[in-house]
Amino acid sequence: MIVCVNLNIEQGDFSLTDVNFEINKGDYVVLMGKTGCGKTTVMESICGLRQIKSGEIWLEEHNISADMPAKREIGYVPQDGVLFKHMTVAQNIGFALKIRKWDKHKIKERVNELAQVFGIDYLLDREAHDLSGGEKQRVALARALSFYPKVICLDEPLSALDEHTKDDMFNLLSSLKQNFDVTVLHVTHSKTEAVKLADKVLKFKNGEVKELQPTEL
Ligand SMILES: Nc1ncnc2c1ncn2[C@@H]1O[C@H](COP(=O)(O)OP(=O)(O)OP(=O)(O)O)[C@@H](O)[C@H]1O
Repeated sequence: MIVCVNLNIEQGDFSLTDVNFEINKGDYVVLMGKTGCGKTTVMESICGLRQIKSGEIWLEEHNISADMPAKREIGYVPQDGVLFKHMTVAQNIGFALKIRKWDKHKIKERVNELAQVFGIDYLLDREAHDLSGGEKQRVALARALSFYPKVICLDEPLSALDEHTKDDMFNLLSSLKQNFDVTVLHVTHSKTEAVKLADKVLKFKNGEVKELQPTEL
């Protein structure tokens, strides 16, 4: 479970005041709202990539508000699935495990397991810079899930994909709940994505965050 309590965030002229919401463990939650309303800001604050001015972020029984990103057990897929370009796909997927000082053999095992699940075994030795958009997203997803995070955050994961690739990724995202014991936060502008994937929607409007059912959109 993730609980945000009275979050106050300020960056330049933009601010969010007293944001409160709860996300149940294992839920697929979609964050929506007009461009510039603060979806990425809140997601990155949960990941520990942006500072909050005040308030608390809880992950299960831990107050993670002041923890470093790597300590939060949250995987992150940035917009356009940004990868480490000059690393191979295998090195990208294993990156978080290397910095967590996993044994080499265990890293290889986990990388191979994820590559199978995401259908990217044939890419493992390729450098990441010339992958297609769909391949990049699969690698970024595998990388974010490598260390068994409790939560993964996806920033507009489907926005740069063509229709065909988007359908593949839809299937992959909707299978996350079955294949991984993970809570998902997904930022999007697409109502279709929300209706197809979300258990709950967090709608950002005028500095407030409202909880909606996808059927209420
Ligand atoms: N480092 C920063 N310094 C100052 N302002 C910032 C900074 N980062 C973001 N902002 C501003 O904060 C506001 C919220 O940005 P954010 O990226 O969270 O919006 P968003 O809802 O994710 O938008 P989009 O849907 O376009 O991705 C925007 O007005 C943005 O310009």
